Amino acid sequence: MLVELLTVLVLPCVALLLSWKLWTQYYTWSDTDTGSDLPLPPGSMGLPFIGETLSLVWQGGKFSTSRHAHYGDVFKTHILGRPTIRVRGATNVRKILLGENHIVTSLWPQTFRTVLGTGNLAMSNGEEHRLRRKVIMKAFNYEALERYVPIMQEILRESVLRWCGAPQPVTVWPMAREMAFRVASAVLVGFQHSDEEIQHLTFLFTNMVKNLFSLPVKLPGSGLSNGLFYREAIDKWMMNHIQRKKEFVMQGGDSGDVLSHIMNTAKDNGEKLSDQEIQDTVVELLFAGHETTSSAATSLIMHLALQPRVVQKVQEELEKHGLLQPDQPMSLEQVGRLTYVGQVVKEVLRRRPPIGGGYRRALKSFEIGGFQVPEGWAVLYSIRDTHEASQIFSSPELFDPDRWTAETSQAPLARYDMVTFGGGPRACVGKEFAKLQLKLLCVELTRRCRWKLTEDKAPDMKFLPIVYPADGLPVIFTPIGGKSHGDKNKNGVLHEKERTNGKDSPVLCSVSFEKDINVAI
Ligand code: HEM
Repeated sequence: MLVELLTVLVLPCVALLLSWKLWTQYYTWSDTDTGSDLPLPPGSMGLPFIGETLSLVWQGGKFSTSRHAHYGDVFKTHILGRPTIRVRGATNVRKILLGENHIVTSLWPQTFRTVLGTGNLAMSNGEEHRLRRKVIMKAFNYEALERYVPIMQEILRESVLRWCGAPQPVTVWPMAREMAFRVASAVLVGFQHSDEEIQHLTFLFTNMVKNLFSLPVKLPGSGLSNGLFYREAIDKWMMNHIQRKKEFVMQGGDSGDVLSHIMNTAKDNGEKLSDQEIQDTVVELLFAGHETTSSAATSLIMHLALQPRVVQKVQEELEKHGLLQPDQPMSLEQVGRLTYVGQVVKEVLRRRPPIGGGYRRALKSFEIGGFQVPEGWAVLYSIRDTHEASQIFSSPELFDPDRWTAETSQAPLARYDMVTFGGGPRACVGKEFAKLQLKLLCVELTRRCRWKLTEDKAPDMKFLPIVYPADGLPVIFTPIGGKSHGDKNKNGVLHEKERTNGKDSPVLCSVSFEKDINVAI
């Protein structure tokens, strides 16, 4: 009886404990640099093989915040199939970002690489990365951005008009995704899609991205298999567009978008981009170009709804520059002069950075924060945790665009205290494009509508795979001067007659997107 009890209960527990102990010790024995007397950072390697991946997926943003609170700025863990060291704080993050190609190199987790492909900028390394980056950066210079402004403005205007004309609350998060996808599709890859196609494609992208944070195990129903399923569906959908684009470029065409620029540069240099590289680039541009920006756009709408005083200050700035009238086209230079709008966007990006962190792999063993990072381990720099732990920002939890005024701005000091777009040789290439889009959205919204959350408080936020409101952010929009379809709005915004010199504000919900966008081929 005793023997049976031992076999059934005690032995499995002992075996589990032993394997857990061995799993934890394995990395200390096999990976640490014996030439270094620095210890590994504190932290847990979790369960054998799966490590702490399940905790990461379940806990989302709390995963890193709670461990940083417990262990400090540097901790070790095992996630997404690799031993990982996670760091926060300006000094540590600076070391990682500027250590590219010396102490670290970019290495996204295996599931990301398998699903997103490796023929793109983010997954490339060394000289290949440098050359690709040089080409793509040209498509985001001042002249290029200037060309994109009217296209962006038209798409944003059309979206805002739809929201304002909606008879019921609009769930902002999915709508912002569709809006940002339209912009990315038109400006970045020059594809033209109907409303149904946009909805279908954002559905495919959402589901592909949802599965990126999973173990690199290809089993039926696993995250990797699901991610690949959606990626294949996206590729199928894109095939015709890519084929048409290739023929167009071969015949000397240039539709003015980022993809055309990349394909034309390759052609001029006598290089041949493989079909896989083009597909991976399209997916990268659409994925990076719309996921992050729509997260920030949703946060912008949320914070402004909660702070009518900020909306009022935006309107005052627009009025001062003679830009308060709806339908007024704007130039890049005019957008640049809107300093308060710039501060609002910067504060959204500080308070709600869409991405939690960036991945690297240690090229050699090195020191960080007094601990050892063993060669080959993954290194993950924290963005949100760095912002929240920074000593530079007073009351970092407050949304306060005035913290960025010229008199009080700590901008030079805050260089690595604010890392929404990363930094160093791998800083985001779409940074100015994203900021421009957010500024234009802020203008379009504030000069056209009033809006309020259906719940008068900030919603709970989710942090994986990207920052978004748990309830999707239901919002009641009302055209300025028009009748509220929902509750009486409390935003202290100007009245319609003051805005339009007594004329009615047109609600052009039937504007045809396809008709108005000319960049697509
Ligand atoms: C608010 C919007 C955005 C945020 C918060 C954001 C954030 C970031 C961050 C943090 C990185 C660095 C990752 C690392 O260190 O490994 C990055 C890289 C990148 N971003 Fe963005 N991004 C945004 C918008 C965009 C847009 C609109 C594009 C459009 C093309 C884009 C394309 C890329 C690419 C291609 C990289 C890889 C750069 C490289 O490896 O050299 N991003 N982004």
